[in-house]
Amino acid sequence: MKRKTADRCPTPPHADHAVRAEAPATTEDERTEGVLRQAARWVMEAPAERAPLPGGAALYGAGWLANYYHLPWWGLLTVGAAGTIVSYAMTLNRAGDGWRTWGNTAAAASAGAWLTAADVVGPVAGPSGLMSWIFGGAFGVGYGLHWLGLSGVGRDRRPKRVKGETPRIDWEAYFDGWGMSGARVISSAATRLGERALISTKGTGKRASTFCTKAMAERIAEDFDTKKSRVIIREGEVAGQIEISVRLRDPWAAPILHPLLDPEPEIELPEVADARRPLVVGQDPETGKPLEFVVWDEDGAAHWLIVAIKGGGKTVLLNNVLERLTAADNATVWGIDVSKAKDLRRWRDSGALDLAACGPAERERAVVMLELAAAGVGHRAEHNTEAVFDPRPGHPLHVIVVDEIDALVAPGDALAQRAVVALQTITSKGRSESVGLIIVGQRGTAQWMGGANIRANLDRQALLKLARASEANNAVGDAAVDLPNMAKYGEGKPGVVALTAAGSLTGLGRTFMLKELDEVEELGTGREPSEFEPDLVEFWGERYAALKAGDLPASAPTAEATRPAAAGQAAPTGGQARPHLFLVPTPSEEEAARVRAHSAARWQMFRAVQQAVTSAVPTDQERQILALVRRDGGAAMAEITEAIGYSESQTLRWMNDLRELGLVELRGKGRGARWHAPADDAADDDPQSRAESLHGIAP
Ligand SMILES: Nc1ncnc2c1ncn2[C@@H]1O[C@H](COP(=O)(O)OP(=O)(O)OP(=O)(O)O)[C@@H](O)[C@H]1O
Repeated sequence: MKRKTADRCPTPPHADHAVRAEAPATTEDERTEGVLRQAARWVMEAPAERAPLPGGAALYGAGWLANYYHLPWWGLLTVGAAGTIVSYAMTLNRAGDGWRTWGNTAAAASAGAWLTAADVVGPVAGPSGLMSWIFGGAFGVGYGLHWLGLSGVGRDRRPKRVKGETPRIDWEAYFDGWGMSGARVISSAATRLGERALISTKGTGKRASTFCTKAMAERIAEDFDTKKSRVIIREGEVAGQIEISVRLRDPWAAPILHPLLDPEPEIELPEVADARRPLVVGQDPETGKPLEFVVWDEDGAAHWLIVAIKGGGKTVLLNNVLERLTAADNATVWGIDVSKAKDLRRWRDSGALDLAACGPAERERAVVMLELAAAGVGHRAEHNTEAVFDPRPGHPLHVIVVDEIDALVAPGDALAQRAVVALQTITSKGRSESVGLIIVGQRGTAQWMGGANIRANLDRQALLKLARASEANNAVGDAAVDLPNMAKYGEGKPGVVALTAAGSLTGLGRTFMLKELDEVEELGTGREPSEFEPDLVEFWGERYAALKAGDLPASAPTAEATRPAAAGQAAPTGGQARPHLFLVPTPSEEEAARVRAHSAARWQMFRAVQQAVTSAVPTDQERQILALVRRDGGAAMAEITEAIGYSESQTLRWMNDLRELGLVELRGKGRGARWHAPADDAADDDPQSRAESLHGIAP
């Protein structure tokens, strides 16, 4: 048994004072206090409904007191009138013109009338205390009307089925409970999963944005007995409006079959796609709208980043994109996945891709492909007379897809560096030349995809299931607005995706289910990539031909192998002499003729690559700048400007170009800032040899 404090008393016997210690008087107090507290809690649970009851009792008592103390009647009348006016103004402001305002005003006026009358004639004046009966009756009627208004009798609060399957929600009946008294429904419509309403919040006296909170979504979800994530509140396009969408059915219950595998597809996909139009890769289960993945628009090719945690549905999204791209007659796809590449191998085997590099063994091939694509950007830039390269059959949008990007760049070795340089060129210059890129990874950090320069130029992002909401910011940047929390939005289901462009949401939905490898191969079979334009094929020459033939054209694994000084010897690669396409040691007659025949094209390619790699800085100025920044202590902007003799703005543009290439860096802030060579500068100050070592070509 638990010991009482009194039991520990030093002065026995304890029996007496132990009993006294639990004085029954306090129990009585406690009980009263408990009752009062309970009553208060009961009122506070539903104040709008219950507070008028103790209020009515207090008002009745106040009538007695007024009479007892003979308060001046004119004083009470004045207070009553003022209270009525204030009450009218306040509720009009909060709830607008309606039953609430007139009800409150009538209640305030009646209260004033009762107090004055009770004061003058007494609260029980008239036969059988008529005054009190009048008070009771009026209060009963008033409270009854108030209660009816609150509970929305005559309006159905639950979604009711109007015709067929369409649920209808009486939104306005909920507004008081949601703290939105005075709001008004502008329009509402049934969705495939529930209902959506556009609401004007102007009458609430609060800003629309204050309603777009998690707490609000939770409150609404409570009323519909649904998950928080199925209530979406967004600010409307116009200030003072919000859009609330409630999903009453599970949006992710069933996967959406791929239309080409579904005998009765809801969305029809054209047999021959047009890469200039958005590609349909899924559907929004709520609206039924197709989920559109843009690979090209009037500005040129898109550069995508697809991010999701493992098992988030990246490969399935990519399969959808590849399915549409390979169905297009104006697009040509190169696929790279130097990890397991299970799906990509099937696409390759189907013959629908122009080139592919699958698995870790083909990492070098992948890099050569990227370098060729980067060189192609330069070639198109030089020869394309249109402002934006317009894709058509035989003159295609060139899309390079890199799944598992980190497997390509994370090792940080020479191959990774070459890949990064090529990716930088493609992302920074490929857009208007219609050379697109789709990078797929598990994270959206710059590190994950080979550097901030690449990430900064990826203009579109697809976010699937993420580990944390903040991961979206890594991919999209801090500018991200109105994105759903992709860690929660899909309720843990794979394939749920948010598509963004320039930080805003452009599509939300679920990808079509396309994961069976046999189905992938079957879809790809019989599809042929569009041919590239002949001048590009000629420009790429042997390297492209070798890649097409499945050979790995020798690239430039070491700088010596490509330096003119080394041109007399075979280039050793991996301990094994491999014929070098451009630096053939002792060429046979036939080979020499072939090399000569292509020398013009190689020169062109070299120039294009050099341009792509060095950006716009002229060689002489670049050498001067690099010499300056390599001095101890670097160089201030003014010194550089003066040394090269160009305007400050031109110099600054060039410095930024060089910084993007990792050749210079700015240390310090403001006036004290100085340009330096990067800490791990490889002293490769010659743009020409840099291009050679990066691209394995020499004039
Ligand atoms: N749209 C979808 N509808 C239904 N289920 C899907 C959808 N997309 C993906 N899934 C399911 O999720 C699984 C994982 O998808 P997927 O292989 O595309 O993920 P991933 O992100 O590529 O994973 P990993 O990083 O492991 O390669 C699929 O096998 C499939 O069962």
